[in-house]
Amino acid sequence: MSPVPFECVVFDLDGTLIDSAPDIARALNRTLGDLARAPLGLDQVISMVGDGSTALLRRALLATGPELAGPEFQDALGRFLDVYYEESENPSCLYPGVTETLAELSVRGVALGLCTNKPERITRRLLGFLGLEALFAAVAGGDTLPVKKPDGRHLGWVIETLGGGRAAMVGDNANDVQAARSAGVPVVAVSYGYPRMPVGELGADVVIDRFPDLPEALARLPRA
Ligand SMILES: O=C(O)COP(=O)(O)O
Ligand SMILES: [Mg+2]
Repeated sequence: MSPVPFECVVFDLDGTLIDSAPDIARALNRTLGDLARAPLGLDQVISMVGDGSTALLRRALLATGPELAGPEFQDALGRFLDVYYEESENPSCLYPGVTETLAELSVRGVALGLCTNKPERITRRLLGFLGLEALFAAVAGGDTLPVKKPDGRHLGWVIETLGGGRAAMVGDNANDVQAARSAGVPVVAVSYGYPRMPVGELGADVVIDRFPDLPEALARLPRA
């Protein structure tokens, strides 16, 4: 592996490290079923992922019937989060090469962080099941702070918790790129995730098609 010119690297989770859409779809469809609504297809769910659980459920409800508001929505959200937590017991697959590449970066002394819009409780449970928890020295979910991606302070908090220094972001959608730009750090985009727009239009510094290409991509990034 070529030298990694960053002290810390921060990762998005869904669509970057794990192909979580099938689990998310299962949880969402169980919730929709409880509300006597029709299930959504996987592609539809993928087009709704990326802005956190509240936005996800709102989009799913809008696509399947009348909007819910106030306590009705809060009740549905509470139920969705419980089901989502349960469904995270059998997590979907890590993308190929993720564990090995993260371990290699860690062995090389790079501090690793996670900045996801998924709720923190579910994120930590998933990391535990996937055996990745020990690799991440800082984890921020979508409900850890009062702000979340695309707000750069979400990413900034993770970088600060990792101890600062030269940092890079790795993600799959516009929120990741925007958070990185706001935080003033360079960004690698993966092309296999849930970008919701052509990956070339995300505005990332480098795009990779395979996670194991990350170390080489980091070496090509501009230094912040
Ligand atoms: O839960 C979401 O909406 C997406 O999560 P991500 O930030 O890990 O892609
Ligand atoms: Mg993502």
